Amino acid sequence: MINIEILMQAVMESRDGITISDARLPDYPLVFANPAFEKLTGYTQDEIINNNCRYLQANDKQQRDTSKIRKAIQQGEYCLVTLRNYRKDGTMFWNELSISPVYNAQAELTHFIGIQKDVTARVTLEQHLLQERKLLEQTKAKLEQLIIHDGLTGIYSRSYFEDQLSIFWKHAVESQNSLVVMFIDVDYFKLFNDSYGHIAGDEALKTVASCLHDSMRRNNDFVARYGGEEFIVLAADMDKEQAIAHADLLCQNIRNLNIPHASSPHHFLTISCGIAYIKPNAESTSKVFLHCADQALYQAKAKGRNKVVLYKD
Ligand SMILES: Nc1nc2c(ncn2[C@@H]2O[C@H](COP(=O)(O)OP(=O)(O)OP(=O)(O)O)[C@@H](O)[C@H]2O)c(=O)[nH]1
Repeated sequence: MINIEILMQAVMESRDGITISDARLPDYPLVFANPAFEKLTGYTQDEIINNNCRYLQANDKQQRDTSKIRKAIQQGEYCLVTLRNYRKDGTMFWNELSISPVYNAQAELTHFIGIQKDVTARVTLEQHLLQERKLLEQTKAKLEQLIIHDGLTGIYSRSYFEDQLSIFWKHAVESQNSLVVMFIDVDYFKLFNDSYGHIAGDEALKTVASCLHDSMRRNNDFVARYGGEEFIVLAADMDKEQAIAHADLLCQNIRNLNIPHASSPHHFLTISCGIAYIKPNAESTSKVFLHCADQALYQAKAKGRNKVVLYKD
């Protein structure tokens, strides 16, 4: 059995604060505190003994862990909590406090032993890391938003379109279904910018984008901003006639926005649309497919704009 003096020395020389409170007296006053506790809190023995330890919380009594202590004390159980405590000079420190009940031979609760550690450095670091993590998550969400959505118009971005195209393509090859892509370009947009200014040009692009977006009729069809004043529609399981009808509707809807364009022979803002239709197989490539839609768009422009052309081999 260990010498009682060694035990006493261990308590007196411990770097952690050690306190004993009497569980048989009202409000569990402290009956012992070691020198490390005095050093940690700045209070002297006279100020500590016969008081309940809660004065260390000063006016900061509503803390996450205080109910945990109350419950453990009421039930005579062990608990480990981290509290904001205040030294005599008012400075705050994070106190990691363990409370252990002591029972006598008659199984009566007689005392509580409290062991206190200043964990301010650790808690501050944890809070800092948490803050950094929140910031990282916010930045990640913003980046994802930027990758998926076009910054100016808010509709899907080109990179999202490209990701979706490879998914749609793979699925179409496997299920032997068709794919339709439509390249859409705003007509005489350079002249529009020249006439009304770049800011009005940006506003017009936003209006066109949201009109195209709202004109998508089926769940899986979508439109993305391909770049500049160019948009792209991707649709699966659509036949050629449906594709032409849908592209005509898009042209009509944009024309019906009635955005004045004095330098255009159509007098209002219009779009041209080139369509490519494919039932992809192992030999075909999405690059050629997009090129076909681009060729069809070129023809629509050559035919006078505000037109739809379906690519024919
Ligand atoms: N305001 C604005 N203009 C843009 C943006 N992106 C591209 N443009 C402009 O769009 C115009 C496209 O001009 P062009 O490629 O010559 O084509 P266009 O004048 O529309 O003529 P067609 O396509 O042949 O009918 C350029 O003047 C670009 O500066 C944008 O984000 N905002």
